[in-house]
Amino acid sequence: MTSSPPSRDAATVGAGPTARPTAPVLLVRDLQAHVAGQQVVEHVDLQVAPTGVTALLGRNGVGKTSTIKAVMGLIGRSGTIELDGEDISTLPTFRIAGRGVGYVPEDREVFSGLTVTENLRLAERRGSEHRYDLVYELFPELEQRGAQAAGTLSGGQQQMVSLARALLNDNRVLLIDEPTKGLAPRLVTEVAEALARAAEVAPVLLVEQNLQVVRDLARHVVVLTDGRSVHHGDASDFLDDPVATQRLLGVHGGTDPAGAA
Ligand SMILES: Nc1ncnc2c1ncn2[C@@H]1O[C@H](COP(=O)(O)OP(=O)(O)OP(=O)(O)O)[C@@H](O)[C@H]1O
Repeated sequence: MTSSPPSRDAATVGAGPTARPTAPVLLVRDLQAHVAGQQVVEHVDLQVAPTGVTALLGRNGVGKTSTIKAVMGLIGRSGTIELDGEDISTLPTFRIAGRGVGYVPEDREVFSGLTVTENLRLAERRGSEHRYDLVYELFPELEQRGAQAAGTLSGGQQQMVSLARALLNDNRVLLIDEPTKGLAPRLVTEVAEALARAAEVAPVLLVEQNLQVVRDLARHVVVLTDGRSVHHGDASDFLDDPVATQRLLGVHGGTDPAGAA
């Protein structure tokens, strides 16, 4: 099992026009965070690969949401947080969002009394290109339901609004917290497809309990226990290791029929 994150030394793999960037878009070192006077993140190291999906896994209550909130500056934190090499560890949330970190919170947090269109308008960031074409191509239903109050949408549709708000702006990385939580299996499939498309637009750090979704989408995993990152590595290798998934998540990786950790 890999216990330390890969080095960020190499900037590219290969040479010439086909070279792929490998330097992480987001680098977190020794992150600590507090909520209500309690330390909820003890020591988290993680890197978000410059393309695709990196999954942040762990049992309930180990600090996944707190880690994402700490990166966004929504809770008190210390440690190193770099976005494309720039230190953002002391910036306030609005500046972090302005640097291109898109956040899709766990409970969707749509403005229920506003229409779908108004929800999207409110998400427009000044100085960013607004990619309505992309959003409506990914989620045609949101264009059709533009005049509908967001609070009257289904859970899956509200998740689409939440994802669409992050995709609307020209973000450098997306932090997406449990997007399939509480959704029926058909909607889980729809949201997973949307996530796959989203990851083509910007790299994603994904908190996800459904290990089949992780298996389908993620290339890398970071696993937390008790506020600490304890495993970094290839997603398939981890999910194919029943001893590691049992020990760190309490389930057999991705083959659990319920798919839940
Ligand atoms: N506002 C808060 N006040 C007090 N404790 C909190 C608060 N928010 C989180 N915690 C505690 O911090 C710890 C980490 O919570 P967090 O939500 O980050 O975990 P998680 O891994 O995302 O869990 P889950 O998978 O259940 O969403 C938990 O013990 C939780 O009870």
